Amino acid sequence: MIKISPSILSADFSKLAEDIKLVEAAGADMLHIDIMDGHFVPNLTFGPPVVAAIRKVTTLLFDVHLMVNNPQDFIEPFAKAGADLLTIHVETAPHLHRILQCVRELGLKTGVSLNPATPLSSIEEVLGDVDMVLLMTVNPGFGGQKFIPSMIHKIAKLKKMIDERNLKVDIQVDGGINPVTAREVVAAGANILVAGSAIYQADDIKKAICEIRGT
Ligand SMILES: O=C(CO)[C@H](O)[C@H](O)COP(=O)(O)O
Ligand SMILES: [Fe+2]
Repeated sequence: MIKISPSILSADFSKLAEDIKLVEAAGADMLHIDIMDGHFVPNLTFGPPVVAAIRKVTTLLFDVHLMVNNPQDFIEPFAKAGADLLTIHVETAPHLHRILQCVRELGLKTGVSLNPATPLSSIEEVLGDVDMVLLMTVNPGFGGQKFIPSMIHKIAKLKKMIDERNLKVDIQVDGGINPVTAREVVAAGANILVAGSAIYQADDIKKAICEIRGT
């Protein structure tokens, strides 16, 4: 079962609530919320107050992608704001096991994310402690970038690592996903697809979600 997580990075921020309801009505499975701090990535987006505000307008699962330095300082604020799944970049967390434990203790689902250049070996020892691995298929920071084709091999390698260990870990991909790249990442083993521009720039949002999901 392929799940679609529309990224509100590509929504119209002047009518965020409306744009969230649009993807909910169009069959989105969850909502991808990109948190950027202007340090780990060269862009700024939302903080906990915005997440708390949009929590009131939808029942969609909040898939929070933390692209911040010192993520340990933001776990509790985002949990309180209504995050359901919190994804931490391995590059930002020297004490990755501790921070994942902290996320779980707060009752949230745990995700770990890797930049395109970060090897899969960096998460080998925590693979049994996460619900999801997010493989970045662009360099994080901006929507609307081109999918990096060499990530297909990385997805397949991760799928093999998970299956060999008999684990149940979701593989999420993020960046440059459209109906064409969606086919390739799903064939390689991804099962949760994030898409921002391909959904929010489409004339027919429902059709775009169905095409990306392959239904
Ligand atoms: O994490 C992200 C960027 O850092 C976004 O989730 C991602 O880029 C979505 O945008 P698009 O689908 O347009 O590539
Ligand atoms: Fe993201």
